[in-house]
Amino acid sequence: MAPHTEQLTRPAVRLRGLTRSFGDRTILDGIDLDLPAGQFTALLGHSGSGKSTLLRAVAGLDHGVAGDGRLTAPERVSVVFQDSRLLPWRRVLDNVLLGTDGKDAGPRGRAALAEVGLADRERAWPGELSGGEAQRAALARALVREPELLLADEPFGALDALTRIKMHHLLRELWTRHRPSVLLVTHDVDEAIVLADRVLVLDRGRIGLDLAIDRPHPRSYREPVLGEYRERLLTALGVTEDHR
Ligand SMILES: Nc1ncnc2c1ncn2[C@@H]1O[C@H](COP(=O)(O)OP(=O)(O)OP(=O)(O)O)[C@@H](O)[C@H]1O
Repeated sequence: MAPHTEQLTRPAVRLRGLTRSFGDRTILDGIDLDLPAGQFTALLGHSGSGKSTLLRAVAGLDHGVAGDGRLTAPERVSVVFQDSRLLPWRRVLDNVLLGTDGKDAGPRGRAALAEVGLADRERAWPGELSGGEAQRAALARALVREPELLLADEPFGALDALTRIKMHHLLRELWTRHRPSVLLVTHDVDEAIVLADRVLVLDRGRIGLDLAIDRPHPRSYREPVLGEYRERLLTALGVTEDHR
């Protein structure tokens, strides 16, 4: 794989004038956005601001994107949701391999499971996994396709705090190894700051703030310097001192 700096020179995702309305409500209002290849970006916004709508559009899952919106995205895109969406009647490895083919699919699936710490669970049924394990399996299923773009919609939203922190480390580790472009939708300002190198705030259908988090990894929630980024993001989200 090319070095990170080279990858950053070509955009993986390009949106121009992306507009999406439901009835007379305009949710995305002419969004212009480039996501460079290999960049880890988080998308914040109030509930109902349109984060999932934007992610679905980028994933090519929304055929109702209207207006003069132009959208370029890579061919190999994987999506991870808040629930693992594993098929309950297939074992974990079969879930990971779903839709993949080729002689080396099995070994690649096993390697992906090993990467997420589930090497010994390949024959388990999804119903036998904990919430965190199910999300690990979902990450393995996403990774086995070697996506150029990984879209993640609140992937840790349903997990307890401790599991979530472990998953943050895992996701960042996987990103370092595979270097897909990542667009992570989250409600959690701290999650965005700890994981992403760029944080976007969606506000009234537009990108209200586009903030580079120029700090080395791994990052800790407790780093005082991250507090400045937190303040800026909370202000952009309209969370003032009175609300804290
Ligand atoms: N298929 C649909 N039909 C009608 N309205 C929709 C549809 N999908 C989304 N919306 C509306 O668009 C708005 C944005 O929804 P979206 O799910 O993108 O928000 P969000 O920022 O991801 O919210 P949350 O953080 O609560 O998940 C909401 O008001 C929602 O009701």
